[in-house]
Amino acid sequence: MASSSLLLRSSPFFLTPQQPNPNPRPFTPTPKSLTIKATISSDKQPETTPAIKHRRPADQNIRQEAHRRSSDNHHKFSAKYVPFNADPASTESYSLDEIVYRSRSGGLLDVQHDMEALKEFDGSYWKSLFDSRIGKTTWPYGSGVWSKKEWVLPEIDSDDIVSAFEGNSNMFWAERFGKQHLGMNDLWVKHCGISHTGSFKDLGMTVLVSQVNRLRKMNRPVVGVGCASTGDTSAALSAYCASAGIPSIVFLPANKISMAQLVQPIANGAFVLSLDTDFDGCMQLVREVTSELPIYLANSLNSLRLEGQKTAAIEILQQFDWEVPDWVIVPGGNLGNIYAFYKGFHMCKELGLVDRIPRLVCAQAANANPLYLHFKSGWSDFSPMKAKTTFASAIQIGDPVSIDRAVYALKNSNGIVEEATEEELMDAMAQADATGMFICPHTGVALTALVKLRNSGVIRATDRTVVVSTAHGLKFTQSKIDYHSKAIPEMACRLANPPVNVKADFGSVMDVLKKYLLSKESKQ
Ligand SMILES: C[S@@+](CC[C@H](N)C(=O)[O-])C[C@H]1O[C@@H](n2cnc3c(N)ncnc32)[C@H](O)[C@@H]1O
Ligand SMILES: C[S@@+](CC[C@H](N)C(=O)[O-])C[C@H]1O[C@@H](n2cnc3c(N)ncnc32)[C@H](O)[C@@H]1O
Ligand SMILES: Cc1ncc(COP(=O)(O)O)c(C=O)c1O
Repeated sequence: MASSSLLLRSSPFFLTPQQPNPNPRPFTPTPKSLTIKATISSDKQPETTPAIKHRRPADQNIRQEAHRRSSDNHHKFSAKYVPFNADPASTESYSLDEIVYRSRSGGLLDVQHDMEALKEFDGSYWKSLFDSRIGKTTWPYGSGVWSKKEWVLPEIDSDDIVSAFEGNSNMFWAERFGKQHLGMNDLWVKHCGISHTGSFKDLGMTVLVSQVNRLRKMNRPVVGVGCASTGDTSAALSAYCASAGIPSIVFLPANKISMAQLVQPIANGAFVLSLDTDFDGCMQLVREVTSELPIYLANSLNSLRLEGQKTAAIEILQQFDWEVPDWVIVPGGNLGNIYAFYKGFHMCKELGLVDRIPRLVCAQAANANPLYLHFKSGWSDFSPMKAKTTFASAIQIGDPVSIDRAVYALKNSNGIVEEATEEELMDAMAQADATGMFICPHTGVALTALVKLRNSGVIRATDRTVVVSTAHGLKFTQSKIDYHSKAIPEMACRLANPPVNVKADFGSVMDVLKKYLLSKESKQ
């Protein structure tokens, strides 16, 4: 890191437990013009906190401690709901404390931050602030989402936050996959699925459930929280709700999600409805139900979720020391996440942390590809479809709620949409796994998009490229078992690596091992 602002060390945004706030007055940000900056040389780190052991009083927990110490509730950052991509003349807006999912005209909403207030600090201020919080233990800033609290939910009290230390996920250098299969040296996989419930959904759910927690404390009519899900959303919702003691209700398409996904809401005590329909059918039902009952809607139609998900984009930049990758490839289903990535990158550009944004690629399963067909038609006509079965079951969606958001994100990032057949995505997953990953089929879809764009020369060998992995491979073991047992009809499963059944005696074991070693030697 080249330099860092000393302003940071006295920032009331971030006080370590070892540094009690010397000045607990309400905080007023120092305008850019008034900040006195000093730089420190790269070999000198900011002073580390003294080795004095601080303990909070025995009758306090870490929330109460954060609450007592916080001064960030008095700043002037704020956010509100506005119609998505609204006419600049529109004055329609709603407080985040209102329960509203659609604009007056029935369109999508977006969370709009007071950008002028945020712009009172320059890009290097924000970079240093976010960098200073990575992995810290001070509630709630250790979370990758809440380390960007001012850009996410600036007005929520730290005491209301429901967090499981989400975010800060690994950016895996896909060295062998990149070099051997694509001739690339700068390929990375952002493992968003290495998280509390095993998918990127945790990033958005911590924000939504925290806001619900706040609403319930304000005695707003929220008896429970509900969602339709292809598996991962219900897992995240039920875990965050359970940890806050909030009832959750999940609408799942029967027999269309993996066992590992289904068991999560069951174990977390959600009220689980297994419905004889697909995701789109569940989505329709949950929308009707939440308009009649005091159940808060947790699907990504609700733009609060995207505020948390956008932090993965900020994290990607942070993990490259604020250098911008050339490409970011995201698997898409209901299409909230592709917009969340766009929003995170765009905000970093607008607030001066970086000077450009990456080109975005949205990758769809060919069996559930309404966005791909829309893109291929030159964005002319969009038709929802009946999605067919895909191993990438979490993106088996034919009528994506966030279609307008996705089109906006792709048009404004010079983006591309690609698709993957079942065989392509399963082969890509197996090939990646054989280079040390253990990815989910959705990441197989994203890798297929990369392979196709690399083969056509659109993505160059030297381009820095990030593939977003959206869920943990352990949630999708059945698809891997089927592939490696060659049990998938009409699929060659050419990279299958089944276990060898061998008699438990020395001679038989030696025979198979010699054969194996010879086959390896001949490949060297
Ligand atoms: C044990 S507390 C730190 C000690 C605390 N300052 C105290 O007063 O005792 C820190 C741990 O809480 C957990 N944690 C969960 N969510 C967190 C968040 N949003 N921010 C910080 N820590 C979080 C993390 O595992 C983290 O390592
Ligand atoms: C993307 S690299 C930083 C870019 C790097 N300075 C470069 O050469 O462009 C940093 C990320 O790599 C990942 N990483 C994986 N293994 C790592 C390791 N052993 N040491 C450091 N970073 C590692 C982490 O997720 C980390 O956030
Ligand atoms: C593992 C996984 N990947 C990708 C997606 C797609 O995200 P989005 O629906 O926001 O496009 C989902 C959820 O739908 C998911 O669970």
